[in-house]
Amino acid sequence: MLIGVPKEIKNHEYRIGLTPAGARELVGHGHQVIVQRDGGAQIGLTNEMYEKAGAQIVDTAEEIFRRADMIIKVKEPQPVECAMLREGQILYTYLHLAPDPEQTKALVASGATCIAYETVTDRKGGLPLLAPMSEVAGRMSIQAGAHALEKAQGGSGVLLGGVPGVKPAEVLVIGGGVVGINAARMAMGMNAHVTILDRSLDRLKYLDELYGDRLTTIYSTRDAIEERLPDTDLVIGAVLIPGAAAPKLVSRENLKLMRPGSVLVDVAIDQGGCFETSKATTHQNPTYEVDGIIHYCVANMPGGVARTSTFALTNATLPFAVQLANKGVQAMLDDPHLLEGLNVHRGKVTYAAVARDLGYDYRPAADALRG
Ligand SMILES: NC(=O)C1=CN([C@@H]2O[C@H](COP(=O)(O)OP(=O)(O)OC[C@H]3O[C@@H](n4cnc5c(N)ncnc54)[C@H](O)[C@@H]3O)[C@@H](O)[C@H]2O)C=CC1
Ligand SMILES: CC(=O)C(=O)O
Ligand SMILES: [Mg+2]
Repeated sequence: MLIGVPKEIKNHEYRIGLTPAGARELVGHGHQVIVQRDGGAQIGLTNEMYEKAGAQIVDTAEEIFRRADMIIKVKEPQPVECAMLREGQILYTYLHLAPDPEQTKALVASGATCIAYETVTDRKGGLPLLAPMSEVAGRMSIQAGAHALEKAQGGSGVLLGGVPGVKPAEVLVIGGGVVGINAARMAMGMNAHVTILDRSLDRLKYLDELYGDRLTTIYSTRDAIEERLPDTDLVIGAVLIPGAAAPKLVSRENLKLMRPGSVLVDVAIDQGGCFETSKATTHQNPTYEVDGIIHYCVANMPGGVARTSTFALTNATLPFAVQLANKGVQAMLDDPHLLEGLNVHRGKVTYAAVARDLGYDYRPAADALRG
Protein backbone atom coordinates (compact mmCIF):
# COMPACT_ATOMS: atom_id res chain seq x y z
CA MET A 1 0.00 0.00 0.00
CA LEU A 2 1.11 3.60 -0.58
CA ILE A 3 0.88 5.54 2.68
CA GLY A 4 0.92 9.35 2.68
CA VAL A 5 1.75 11.63 5.61
CA PRO A 6 0.97 15.32 5.05
CA LYS A 7 2.24 18.19 7.19
CA GLU A 8 -0.37 19.30 9.74
CA ILE A 9 -1.92 22.69 8.96
CA LYS A 10 -4.02 23.51 12.04
CA ASN A 11 -2.90 26.58 14.02
CA HIS A 12 0.42 25.89 15.81
CA GLU A 13 0.11 22.17 15.16
CA TYR A 14 3.60 20.68 14.89
CA ARG A 15 2.77 17.03 15.49
CA ILE A 16 3.07 14.55 12.61
CA GLY A 17 1.14 11.31 12.09
CA LEU A 18 4.14 9.02 11.61
CA THR A 19 7.71 9.08 13.00
CA PRO A 20 10.75 7.91 11.03
CA ALA A 21 10.69 4.73 13.17
CA GLY A 22 7.07 4.17 12.10
CA ALA A 23 7.96 4.75 8.46
CA ARG A 24 10.69 2.14 8.79
CA GLU A 25 8.19 -0.40 10.20
CA LEU A 26 5.76 0.15 7.34
CA VAL A 27 8.50 -0.04 4.72
CA GLY A 28 9.70 -3.22 6.42
CA HIS A 29 6.24 -4.71 5.83
CA GLY A 30 6.64 -4.03 2.12
CA HIS A 31 4.74 -0.72 1.91
CA GLN A 32 5.71 2.60 0.33
CA VAL A 33 5.64 5.76 2.47
CA ILE A 34 5.56 9.36 1.21
CA VAL A 35 5.99 12.22 3.69
CA GLN A 36 5.49 15.92 3.00
CA ARG A 37 8.72 17.91 3.06
CA ASP A 38 9.46 19.35 6.53
CA GLY A 39 6.36 17.64 7.98
CA GLY A 40 8.28 16.82 11.18
CA ALA A 41 11.02 19.42 10.93
CA GLN A 42 9.70 21.62 13.74
CA ILE A 43 10.10 18.80 16.26
CA GLY A 44 13.48 17.58 15.08
CA LEU A 45 12.22 14.83 12.73
CA THR A 46 14.11 15.81 9.60
CA ASN A 47 13.54 14.88 5.95
CA GLU A 48 16.83 12.97 6.06
CA MET A 49 15.58 10.83 8.96
CA TYR A 50 12.49 9.84 6.95
CA GLU A 51 14.58 9.12 3.87
CA LYS A 52 16.96 6.98 5.92
CA ALA A 53 13.89 5.05 7.15
CA GLY A 54 12.98 4.30 3.54
CA ALA A 55 10.31 6.97 2.98
CA GLN A 56 10.19 9.33 0.04
CA ILE A 57 9.90 13.08 0.64
CA VAL A 58 7.42 14.94 -1.59
CA ASP A 59 6.85 18.67 -1.83
CA THR A 60 3.11 19.18 -1.54
CA ALA A 61 0.04 17.98 0.30
CA GLU A 62 -1.71 17.78 -3.10
CA GLU A 63 0.73 15.09 -4.22
CA ILE A 64 0.26 13.15 -0.97
CA PHE A 65 -3.55 13.20 -1.22
CA ARG A 66 -3.47 12.40 -4.97
CA ARG A 67 -1.16 9.39 -4.70
CA ALA A 68 -1.76 7.77 -1.30
CA ASP A 69 -4.08 4.81 -0.63
CA MET A 70 -4.06 5.71 3.08
CA ILE A 71 -3.51 9.13 4.65
CA ILE A 72 -2.13 9.17 8.21
CA LYS A 73 -2.62 12.45 10.07
CA VAL A 74 -3.03 13.86 13.56
CA LYS A 75 -5.83 16.46 13.54
CA GLU A 76 -9.17 16.38 11.76
CA PRO A 77 -8.83 17.30 8.07
CA GLN A 78 -9.25 21.00 7.43
CA PRO A 79 -11.64 22.03 4.58
CA VAL A 80 -8.82 22.21 2.02
CA GLU A 81 -7.77 18.66 3.00
CA CYS A 82 -11.34 17.29 2.94
CA ALA A 83 -11.62 18.58 -0.61
CA MET A 84 -8.63 16.45 -1.64
CA LEU A 85 -9.94 13.15 -0.18
CA ARG A 86 -11.39 10.67 -2.63
CA GLU A 87 -13.53 7.55 -2.80
CA GLY A 88 -11.75 4.40 -1.68
CA GLN A 89 -8.99 6.30 0.14
CA ILE A 90 -8.46 5.53 3.85
CA LEU A 91 -8.11 8.46 6.27
CA TYR A 92 -6.65 7.54 9.68
CA THR A 93 -6.62 10.47 12.17
CA TYR A 94 -8.58 12.27 14.92
CA LEU A 95 -11.98 13.40 13.59
CA HIS A 96 -14.25 14.52 16.50
CA LEU A 97 -17.26 14.60 14.16
CA ALA A 98 -20.23 14.95 16.54
CA PRO A 99 -19.73 18.70 17.15
CA ASP A 100 -18.53 19.36 13.57
CA PRO A 101 -21.34 19.16 10.95
CA GLU A 102 -19.25 20.85 8.23
CA GLN A 103 -16.44 18.34 8.43
CA THR A 104 -18.89 15.43 8.59
CA LYS A 105 -20.66 16.68 5.45
CA ALA A 106 -17.33 16.99 3.64
CA LEU A 107 -16.19 13.49 4.65
CA VAL A 108 -19.52 11.97 3.62
CA ALA A 109 -19.26 13.76 0.27
CA SER A 110 -15.68 12.56 -0.28
CA GLY A 111 -16.58 8.87 -0.36
CA ALA A 112 -13.43 8.13 1.68
CA THR A 113 -13.11 5.57 4.50
CA CYS A 114 -12.57 7.68 7.62
CA ILE A 115 -11.27 6.10 10.81
CA ALA A 116 -11.31 8.24 13.97
CA TYR A 117 -8.54 7.59 16.48
CA GLU A 118 -10.82 8.72 19.32
CA THR A 119 -13.40 5.95 18.90
CA VAL A 120 -11.09 2.94 18.49
CA THR A 121 -11.54 0.78 21.61
CA ASP A 122 -9.60 -1.86 23.53
CA ARG A 123 -10.48 -5.02 25.44
CA LYS A 124 -10.75 -3.15 28.75
CA GLY A 125 -13.32 -0.68 27.39
CA GLY A 126 -10.72 2.09 27.03
CA LEU A 127 -9.90 4.35 24.09
CA PRO A 128 -6.26 3.45 23.38
CA LEU A 129 -5.66 6.01 20.62
CA LEU A 130 -7.21 8.86 22.59
CA ALA A 131 -5.54 7.96 25.90
CA PRO A 132 -1.98 9.15 25.13
CA MET A 133 -3.21 12.60 24.08
CA SER A 134 -5.58 12.72 27.04
CA GLU A 135 -2.59 12.07 29.30
CA VAL A 136 -0.79 14.99 27.70
CA ALA A 137 -3.82 17.32 27.73
CA GLY A 138 -4.72 16.41 31.31
CA ARG A 139 -1.21 17.27 32.49
CA MET A 140 -1.10 20.44 30.39
CA SER A 141 -4.51 21.60 31.63
CA ILE A 142 -3.05 22.41 35.04
CA GLN A 143 -0.11 24.40 33.72
CA ALA A 144 -2.46 26.25 31.32
CA GLY A 145 -4.88 26.92 34.19
CA ALA A 146 -2.11 28.03 36.56
CA HIS A 147 -0.86 30.50 33.93
CA ALA A 148 -4.37 31.84 33.26
CA LEU A 149 -4.85 32.48 37.00
CA GLU A 150 -2.02 35.05 36.89
CA LYS A 151 -3.19 38.67 37.06
CA ALA A 152 -1.50 39.65 33.80
CA GLN A 153 -3.55 36.96 32.03
CA GLY A 154 -6.82 38.31 33.48
CA GLY A 155 -6.85 35.77 36.30
CA SER A 156 -7.64 36.25 39.97
CA GLY A 157 -3.97 36.23 41.02
CA VAL A 158 -4.04 32.94 42.92
CA LEU A 159 -1.03 30.59 43.09
CA LEU A 160 -2.15 26.96 42.79
CA GLY A 161 -0.10 25.63 45.66
CA GLY A 162 -0.41 28.65 47.97
CA VAL A 163 2.58 29.18 50.28
CA PRO A 164 3.14 28.48 53.98
CA GLY A 165 0.55 30.62 55.77
CA VAL A 166 -1.70 31.09 52.68
CA LYS A 167 -4.17 28.44 51.55
CA PRO A 168 -3.78 26.65 48.22
CA ALA A 169 -6.15 27.03 45.27
CA GLU A 170 -9.25 24.88 44.90
CA VAL A 171 -9.23 22.82 41.69
CA LEU A 172 -12.40 21.08 40.49
CA VAL A 173 -11.94 18.36 37.86
CA ILE A 174 -15.20 17.29 36.17
CA GLY A 175 -14.68 13.82 34.69
CA GLY A 176 -12.24 11.38 36.28
CA GLY A 177 -11.08 9.48 33.19
CA VAL A 178 -7.67 9.76 31.56
CA VAL A 179 -7.66 13.58 31.29
CA GLY A 180 -9.13 13.90 34.77
CA ILE A 181 -6.69 11.65 36.60
CA ASN A 182 -3.72 13.29 34.90
CA ALA A 183 -5.01 16.76 35.72
CA ALA A 184 -5.63 15.73 39.33
CA ARG A 185 -2.13 14.27 39.66
CA MET A 186 -0.49 17.45 38.40
CA ALA A 187 -2.66 19.70 40.56
CA MET A 188 -1.97 17.58 43.66
CA GLY A 189 1.72 17.64 42.77
CA MET A 190 1.57 21.44 42.83
CA ASN A 191 -0.08 21.26 46.27
CA ALA A 192 -3.50 22.53 45.18
CA HIS A 193 -6.60 21.15 46.89
CA VAL A 194 -8.32 18.92 44.34
CA THR A 195 -11.88 17.61 44.02
CA ILE A 196 -12.83 15.25 41.21
CA LEU A 197 -16.35 14.48 39.97
CA ASP A 198 -17.49 11.51 37.92
CA ARG A 199 -20.66 9.62 37.10
CA SER A 200 -18.95 6.25 37.36
CA LEU A 201 -18.88 4.94 40.92
CA ASP A 202 -16.28 2.38 39.88
CA ARG A 203 -14.02 5.16 38.69
CA LEU A 204 -14.54 7.17 41.90
CA LYS A 205 -13.71 4.06 43.93
CA TYR A 206 -10.53 3.52 41.92
CA LEU A 207 -9.46 7.15 42.38
CA ASP A 208 -10.20 6.99 46.09
CA GLU A 209 -8.17 3.81 46.51
CA LEU A 210 -5.29 5.36 44.58
CA TYR A 211 -5.09 8.76 46.27
CA GLY A 212 -6.91 8.39 49.62
CA ASP A 213 -7.51 11.64 51.44
CA ARG A 214 -5.27 13.68 49.11
CA LEU A 215 -8.16 13.73 46.62
CA THR A 216 -11.84 14.44 47.31
CA THR A 217 -14.12 12.31 45.10
CA ILE A 218 -17.76 13.32 44.57
CA TYR A 219 -20.56 11.84 42.44
CA SER A 220 -21.25 14.25 39.58
CA THR A 221 -24.61 16.04 39.59
CA ARG A 222 -25.63 19.60 38.74
CA ASP A 223 -26.03 20.20 42.48
CA ALA A 224 -22.52 18.95 43.22
CA ILE A 225 -21.08 21.29 40.60
CA GLU A 226 -23.08 24.36 41.64
CA GLU A 227 -22.26 23.76 45.30
CA ARG A 228 -18.52 23.90 44.59
CA LEU A 229 -18.23 26.71 42.04
CA PRO A 230 -18.23 29.62 44.58
CA ASP A 231 -15.04 28.29 46.19
CA THR A 232 -13.30 27.00 43.06
CA ASP A 233 -10.37 28.80 41.43
CA LEU A 234 -9.80 26.45 38.51
CA VAL A 235 -12.28 24.08 36.82
CA ILE A 236 -11.07 21.41 34.40
CA GLY A 237 -13.70 20.06 31.96
CA ALA A 238 -12.70 16.45 31.31
CA VAL A 239 -15.90 14.51 30.56
CA LEU A 240 -16.49 12.24 27.61
CA ILE A 241 -19.35 10.23 26.20
CA PRO A 242 -17.42 8.43 23.43
CA GLY A 243 -18.06 9.83 19.98
CA ALA A 244 -20.90 12.07 21.17
CA ALA A 245 -21.17 15.81 21.72
CA ALA A 246 -20.09 16.69 25.28
CA PRO A 247 -22.88 17.36 27.82
CA LYS A 248 -23.01 21.02 29.01
CA LEU A 249 -22.30 20.87 32.74
CA VAL A 250 -21.64 24.52 33.62
CA SER A 251 -24.16 27.05 32.30
CA ARG A 252 -23.60 30.75 31.66
CA GLU A 253 -25.78 31.46 34.68
CA ASN A 254 -23.43 29.32 36.81
CA LEU A 255 -20.52 31.68 36.04
CA LYS A 256 -22.12 34.20 38.42
CA LEU A 257 -21.46 31.77 41.25
CA MET A 258 -17.69 32.03 40.70
CA ARG A 259 -15.16 34.60 41.90
CA PRO A 260 -14.02 37.04 39.16
CA GLY A 261 -10.77 35.91 37.54
CA SER A 262 -11.41 32.22 38.21
CA VAL A 263 -10.51 29.95 35.30
CA LEU A 264 -12.28 27.28 33.22
CA VAL A 265 -10.11 24.94 31.13
CA ASP A 266 -12.38 22.98 28.77
CA VAL A 267 -10.34 20.01 27.60
CA ALA A 268 -13.55 18.43 26.24
CA ILE A 269 -13.76 21.25 23.69
CA ASP A 270 -12.82 18.86 20.87
CA GLN A 271 -16.18 17.16 21.48
CA GLY A 272 -17.93 20.55 21.57
CA GLY A 273 -17.04 21.52 25.13
CA CYS A 274 -18.73 20.85 28.48
CA PHE A 275 -19.30 24.48 29.51
CA GLU A 276 -22.11 26.47 27.84
CA THR A 277 -19.79 29.43 27.25
CA SER A 278 -16.95 27.43 25.64
CA LYS A 279 -15.84 28.05 22.09
CA ALA A 280 -12.72 26.53 20.52
CA THR A 281 -9.55 28.62 20.72
CA THR A 282 -6.03 28.22 19.34
CA HIS A 283 -2.54 28.14 20.84
CA GLN A 284 -2.09 31.63 19.39
CA ASN A 285 -5.07 33.08 21.31
CA PRO A 286 -5.85 30.44 23.90
CA THR A 287 -8.07 32.39 26.33
CA TYR A 288 -11.03 34.75 26.41
CA GLU A 289 -13.27 36.12 29.15
CA VAL A 290 -17.00 35.74 29.73
CA ASP A 291 -18.67 37.48 32.70
CA GLY A 292 -15.30 37.87 34.45
CA ILE A 293 -14.33 34.19 34.09
CA ILE A 294 -11.28 33.25 32.01
CA HIS A 295 -11.85 30.42 29.51
CA TYR A 296 -9.05 28.29 27.98
CA CYS A 297 -10.48 26.08 25.19
CA VAL A 298 -7.63 24.95 22.92
CA ALA A 299 -8.85 22.03 20.81
CA ASN A 300 -5.38 20.66 20.07
CA MET A 301 -3.62 21.10 23.39
CA PRO A 302 -1.05 18.31 22.80
CA GLY A 303 0.15 20.25 19.73
CA GLY A 304 1.75 22.64 22.23
CA VAL A 305 4.18 19.91 23.29
CA ALA A 306 4.37 18.39 19.86
CA ARG A 307 7.53 16.38 20.26
CA THR A 308 6.39 14.45 23.34
CA SER A 309 2.91 14.12 21.83
CA THR A 310 4.05 12.79 18.47
CA PHE A 311 5.97 9.93 20.05
CA ALA A 312 3.15 9.19 22.52
CA LEU A 313 0.49 9.22 19.78
CA THR A 314 2.36 7.16 17.22
CA ASN A 315 3.34 4.52 19.81
CA ALA A 316 -0.40 3.84 19.99
CA THR A 317 -1.47 4.36 16.36
CA LEU A 318 1.33 2.46 14.58
CA PRO A 319 0.18 -1.13 15.24
CA PHE A 320 -3.23 -0.40 13.70
CA ALA A 321 -1.59 1.51 10.84
CA VAL A 322 0.42 -1.62 10.04
CA GLN A 323 -2.76 -3.74 10.11
CA LEU A 324 -4.56 -1.32 7.80
CA ALA A 325 -1.60 -1.18 5.43
CA ASN A 326 -1.32 -4.97 5.34
CA LYS A 327 -5.00 -5.80 4.93
CA GLY A 328 -6.84 -2.63 3.86
CA VAL A 329 -10.44 -2.38 5.13
CA GLN A 330 -10.39 -6.12 5.95
CA ALA A 331 -8.28 -5.14 8.99
CA MET A 332 -11.44 -3.60 10.51
CA LEU A 333 -13.55 -6.68 9.81
CA ASP A 334 -10.86 -8.77 11.52
CA ASP A 335 -10.60 -6.55 14.61
CA PRO A 336 -13.79 -5.33 16.33
CA HIS A 337 -11.83 -2.66 18.25
CA LEU A 338 -10.47 -1.09 15.09
CA LEU A 339 -13.93 -1.42 13.52
CA GLU A 340 -15.24 0.90 16.28
CA GLY A 341 -13.00 3.57 14.78
CA LEU A 342 -14.88 3.65 11.48
CA ASN A 343 -16.99 6.83 11.46
CA VAL A 344 -17.66 7.36 7.73
CA HIS A 345 -17.39 4.91 4.80
CA ARG A 346 -18.29 5.55 1.18
CA GLY A 347 -20.79 8.28 2.01
CA LYS A 348 -22.39 6.56 5.04
CA VAL A 349 -22.07 7.57 8.71
CA THR A 350 -21.05 4.38 10.52
CA TYR A 351 -20.80 5.60 14.13
CA ALA A 352 -24.13 5.66 15.98
CA ALA A 353 -23.47 8.70 18.25
CA VAL A 354 -22.32 10.83 15.31
CA ALA A 355 -25.34 9.85 13.20
CA ARG A 356 -27.69 10.60 16.12
CA ASP A 357 -26.10 13.94 17.07
CA LEU A 358 -25.97 15.21 13.46
CA GLY A 359 -29.18 13.68 12.06
CA TYR A 360 -27.72 11.19 9.57
CA ASP A 361 -28.99 7.68 8.89
CA TYR A 362 -26.78 5.26 10.78
CA ARG A 363 -25.21 2.35 8.91
CA PRO A 364 -23.44 -0.22 11.12
CA ALA A 365 -19.73 -0.23 10.25
CA ALA A 366 -19.45 -3.94 9.34
CA ASP A 367 -22.51 -3.74 7.02
CA ALA A 368 -21.11 -0.67 5.31
CA LEU A 369 -17.72 -2.33 4.76
CA ARG A 370 -19.30 -5.51 3.37
CA GLY A 371 -21.27 -3.26 0.99
N1 LIG B 1 -8.48 19.62 23.90
C1 LIG B 1 -7.58 18.70 23.62
O1 LIG B 1 -6.53 19.00 23.06
C2 LIG B 1 -7.82 17.29 23.98
C3 LIG B 1 -9.06 16.90 24.36
N2 LIG B 1 -9.32 15.63 24.80
C4 LIG B 1 -10.70 15.36 25.20
O2 LIG B 1 -10.84 15.27 26.60
C5 LIG B 1 -12.09 14.61 26.89
C6 LIG B 1 -11.89 13.56 27.98
O3 LIG B 1 -11.12 12.49 27.45
P1 LIG B 1 -10.67 11.22 28.32
O4 LIG B 1 -10.30 11.64 29.69
O5 LIG B 1 -9.69 10.47 27.51
O6 LIG B 1 -12.02 10.39 28.38
P2 LIG B 1 -12.35 9.18 29.39
O7 LIG B 1 -13.39 8.37 28.72
O8 LIG B 1 -11.09 8.54 29.87
O9 LIG B 1 -12.98 9.94 30.66
C7 LIG B 1 -14.18 10.63 30.61
C8 LIG B 1 -14.84 10.52 31.96
O10 LIG B 1 -15.98 11.40 31.97
C9 LIG B 1 -16.92 10.79 32.81
N3 LIG B 1 -18.22 11.45 32.64
C10 LIG B 1 -19.14 11.31 31.65
N4 LIG B 1 -20.19 12.12 31.88
C11 LIG B 1 -19.93 12.79 33.05
C12 LIG B 1 -20.62 13.76 33.82
N5 LIG B 1 -21.82 14.22 33.45
N6 LIG B 1 -20.03 14.22 34.96
C13 LIG B 1 -18.81 13.78 35.33
N7 LIG B 1 -18.12 12.85 34.65
C14 LIG B 1 -18.66 12.36 33.52
C15 LIG B 1 -16.86 9.32 32.43
O11 LIG B 1 -17.44 8.49 33.41
C16 LIG B 1 -15.35 9.12 32.28
O12 LIG B 1 -14.76 8.65 33.49
C17 LIG B 1 -12.55 14.05 25.53
O13 LIG B 1 -13.52 14.91 24.96
C18 LIG B 1 -11.29 14.06 24.71
O14 LIG B 1 -11.54 14.07 23.31
C19 LIG B 1 -8.34 14.68 24.87
C20 LIG B 1 -7.05 15.02 24.47
C21 LIG B 1 -6.71 16.33 23.95
C1 LIG C 1 -7.30 14.37 20.99
C2 LIG C 1 -7.06 15.60 20.27
O1 LIG C 1 -7.96 16.24 19.82
C3 LIG C 1 -5.70 16.05 20.05
O2 LIG C 1 -4.76 15.38 20.48
O3 LIG C 1 -5.52 17.12 19.45
MG1 LIG D 1 -12.40 20.14 15.62
